[in-house]
Amino acid sequence: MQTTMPDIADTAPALRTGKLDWVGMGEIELPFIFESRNIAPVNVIAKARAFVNLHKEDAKGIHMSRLFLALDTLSTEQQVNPQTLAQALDAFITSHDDLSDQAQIEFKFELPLRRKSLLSGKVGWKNYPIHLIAKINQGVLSFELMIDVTYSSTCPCSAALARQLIQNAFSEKFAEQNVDKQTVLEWLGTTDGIVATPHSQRSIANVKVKLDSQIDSFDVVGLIDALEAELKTPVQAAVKREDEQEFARLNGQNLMFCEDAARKIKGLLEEQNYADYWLQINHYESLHAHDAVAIAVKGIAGGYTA
Ligand SMILES: Nc1nc2c(ncn2[C@@H]2O[C@H](COP(=O)(O)OP(=O)(O)OP(=O)(O)O)[C@@H](O)[C@H]2O)c(=O)[nH]1
Repeated sequence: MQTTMPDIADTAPALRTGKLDWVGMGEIELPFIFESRNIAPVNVIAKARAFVNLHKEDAKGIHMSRLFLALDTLSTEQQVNPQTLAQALDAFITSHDDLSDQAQIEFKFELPLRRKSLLSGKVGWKNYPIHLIAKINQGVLSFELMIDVTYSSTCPCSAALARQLIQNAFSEKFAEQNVDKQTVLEWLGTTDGIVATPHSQRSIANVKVKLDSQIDSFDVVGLIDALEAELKTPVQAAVKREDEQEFARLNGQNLMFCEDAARKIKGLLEEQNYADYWLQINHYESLHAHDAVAIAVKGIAGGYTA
């Protein structure tokens, strides 16, 4: 005998009535194929969050399974790009006809990219943490992209102090007026010659940009390339000695405080005309046990706040 299952989402009274901003699911494990400009579609495993608003005050709840299954379609039958995300958001809304008029999907995943060494021509994998958010609000789409770029920052203050120690050591070692070039050259190649080195630290730029809602494709690699080119000292994948030496030169020629890195990235994002942006620079200090942090936003009305 077939029995009808109770469906309390439709029949039970809400314990208490009222609108809710977002209702849905978090920490959904979701493999999918991600599409972005200038790379082949790539398999990633994301942690997803899926939400709709609940604007019907007396409804018991939303239909979680409908969101979950729409995400499953995205994962198994489609590739993730702006169009398919828009379709999934549309499915969220149409399956919650009288309950919701806003929806959002968030994905956090690591994007593995082949990155070239500085000089030797070797190539290796580097993973970039990506956070992608797609929203629809009464028919209006919006996309946000967050990327973390890891780089090395050498302290300009420490570099100046180290240079002074090197000058002092030179002055002490070569008191006479005329010094022999070969002797100085050899001395410079010793730890007595370069008596001090500045400290550098592994640093991370967290960058969030608001994308144009009309975009036909994501361009994650374009943004990563631009950020790394601006910072000039991104951490490397494959490294031979010639690459390491070039990295040392790049560090020496691009000394930066967290303020310098923040202003560089701010300038880049201004040039690239993003509708809005937020950035946080984190220098994980080797001089201190605490971090140096700088934050900046575009500063538009109703936009991101610092
Ligand atoms: N709304 C809601 N559902 C929850 C929650 N926690 C678990 N669920 C379960 O999510 C499941 C899916 O709900 P629905 O999408 O309404 O499932 P369904 O009634 O089989 O699907 P439809 O026939 O499409 O409505 C139900 O079994 C709920 O019990 C919660 O906090 N809120």
